[in-house]
Amino acid sequence: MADQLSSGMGNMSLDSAGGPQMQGGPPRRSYIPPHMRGKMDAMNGAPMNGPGPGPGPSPGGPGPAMNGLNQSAWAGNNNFDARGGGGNWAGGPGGPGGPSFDGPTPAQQSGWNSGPRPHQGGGGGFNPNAYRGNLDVRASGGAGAGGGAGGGYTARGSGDGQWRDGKHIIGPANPRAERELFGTADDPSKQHTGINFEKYDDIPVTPSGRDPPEPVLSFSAPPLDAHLLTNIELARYKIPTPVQKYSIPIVIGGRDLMACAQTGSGKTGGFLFPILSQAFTHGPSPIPAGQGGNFGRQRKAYPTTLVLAPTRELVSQIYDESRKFAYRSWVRPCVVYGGAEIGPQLRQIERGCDLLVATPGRLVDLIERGRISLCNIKYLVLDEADRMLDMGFEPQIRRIVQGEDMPGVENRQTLMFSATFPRDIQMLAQDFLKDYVFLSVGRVGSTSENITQKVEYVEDVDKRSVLLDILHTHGDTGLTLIFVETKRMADSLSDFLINQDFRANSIHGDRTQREREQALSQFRNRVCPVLVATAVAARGLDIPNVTHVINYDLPTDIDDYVHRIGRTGRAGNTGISTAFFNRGNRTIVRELIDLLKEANQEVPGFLETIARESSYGGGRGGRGGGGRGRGRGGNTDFRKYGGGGGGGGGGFGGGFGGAPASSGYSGGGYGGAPPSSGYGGGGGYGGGYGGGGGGGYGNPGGAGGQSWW
Ligand SMILES: Nc1ncnc2c1ncn2[C@@H]1O[C@H](COP(=O)(O)OP(=O)(O)OP(=O)(O)O)[C@@H](O)[C@H]1O
Repeated sequence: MADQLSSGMGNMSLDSAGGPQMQGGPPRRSYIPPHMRGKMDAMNGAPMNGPGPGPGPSPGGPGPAMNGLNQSAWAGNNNFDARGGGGNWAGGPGGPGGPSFDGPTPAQQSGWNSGPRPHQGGGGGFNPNAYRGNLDVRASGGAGAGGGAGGGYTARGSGDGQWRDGKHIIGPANPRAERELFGTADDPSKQHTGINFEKYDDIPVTPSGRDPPEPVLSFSAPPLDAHLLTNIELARYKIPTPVQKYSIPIVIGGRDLMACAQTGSGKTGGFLFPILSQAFTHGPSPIPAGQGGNFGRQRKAYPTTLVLAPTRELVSQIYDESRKFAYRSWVRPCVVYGGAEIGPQLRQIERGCDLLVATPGRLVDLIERGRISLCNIKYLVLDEADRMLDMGFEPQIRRIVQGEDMPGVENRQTLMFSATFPRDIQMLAQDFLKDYVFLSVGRVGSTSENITQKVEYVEDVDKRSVLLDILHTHGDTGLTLIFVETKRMADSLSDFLINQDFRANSIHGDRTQREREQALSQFRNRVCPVLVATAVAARGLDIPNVTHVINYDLPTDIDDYVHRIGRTGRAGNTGISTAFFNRGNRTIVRELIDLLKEANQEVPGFLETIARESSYGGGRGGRGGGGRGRGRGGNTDFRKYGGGGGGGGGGFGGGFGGAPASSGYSGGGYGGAPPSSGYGGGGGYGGGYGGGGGGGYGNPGGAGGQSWW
């Protein structure tokens, strides 16, 4: 299995089926500041993102009548005939709901003690314990098991709401939870918007697909649920970012979505806001009849939203965001990822799990153990979707989405988000989407102008001394994230920096989860303001005050560069990125030049020179021919361009592949059917995906390569 994983995953997350994939490796030095020595154990002990407490939802009555509502998943485009109480789970009033819910009953206090009960829809058999007990009644089937973590209802503090008699009962405020989740106004551990936040509105947004709905201009109810607005206000968000303005009506309107927006521009809210809003408005959905017949302690969770993301750190972060925006609501987010003990995660989902954030490997593990069913999924979100669908993860994603009990594409909403979306992956994504809206905020794969990008010519032997110069110059201004290509290099460079008296640490896939969490937390807290990382930290991480990203080693894929530098310049803040470039990086020189030009950055003369050299022998097969299909038209919905002829022959080292093809993928044959939505004017799929001749795409190691992270 391990071999399979490492070969199949390329540079992907080590989090795969079976959980931890960490290869311990010899303990290594990390910087421990004098004042922290002795305190480290305490820090080490606590998981960075422990699951939050929270009772589960109820199977109880569905939401209010859905008259005139949209077709979103919550509004019932899944039609589970078998549900009681009116057939369509989203319709109808609360039915003969359960007893009134006036505080914990003895049953609640002592755990679940009602007898088995059918899973009635339509509000029948609403169970008062459902929200407040520590069992997910939908999962338990009402067995008499004592219960999850603590044997019975445990006062979890406030902050949790309920769904009762078809109404959303907001939980009481909890100042402590509020501080933890939302921070204070000047809290340095939380991201604050920067001077360029408003400039996001100047970025052109192009929605495409059938009848895309008009964007919203503000956070308002409707279309958003009033309780969500309260939480958005607590988060101090004033106006939606462009991707949010568009995604809110698209998702609430029941459409699938592929959204491409720059790093740090609020994509997480882009999916959380409409999903949570719908959940708050329409309440929990009962599981389909015939499911959930678990009795005893082995309880299964039936989440309605599944968010998949590639790394443990990222799923933890998304989970934290979910807790923020689900605060005081009936929705209970959970998180599962490999590398951490499975026991606490099991207990967490036993207590109820409506919105599950997961890495694919651990999710597969839990499905295999019979602890999670996907039969109730209404929303499937792939964050960093291009990564989730590239070679490393695609088999697992297919297994989860197509090989288990998840409703088919017609009976769920599928949402994909990333800052980069190569055309080959867009094509692959067709298998998971229906009649979707494609949204591009700016050019797909472009970088934010909030990041000042510098490229310096540095030979490998000089890198260390140039790095020291930079660190001494930029010194104490903020956090510095340094990317290298290999795990070994991450360790040796951070050791070197520690020896040079920098407070540094490293994060990569061979470190234990505890070490990874510690490294990130020390970085965030400025205990170690220099972090040397492999690509494991390239995507999604939102760490305030990262002012400088250094690509000590440039990646071989330009999209990886986009994500890496996107760790700075977020939420309208400015940042600097420095790349060390030498002839060993010439394979990305053209794409780098294009990227710099697009973002109005200076293009150093040596890059043009090396690009010219590369045109004559050697070098990658040019844009459009190079396998990732980023040629003209690569910034848009691929359905508009179809594909046309493939790009130049291209191929790594195969000479410049002629003029960039207007819309080609690399050679090879895709062979797939055109998308059902009937787009794809032009020549259909001219090119192959994963281009045999085009150098493939994605992982530096490609299939069969080592794990780079
Ligand atoms: N409407 C908003 N107003 C103010 N801040 C916001 C808003 N939406 C998101 N943010 C903040 O912007 C930051 C970046 O958001 P997020 O992490 O969702 O970006 P992203 O687009 O997913 O980035 P990446 O591509 O790196 O994953 C976060 O700190 C988030 O709290």
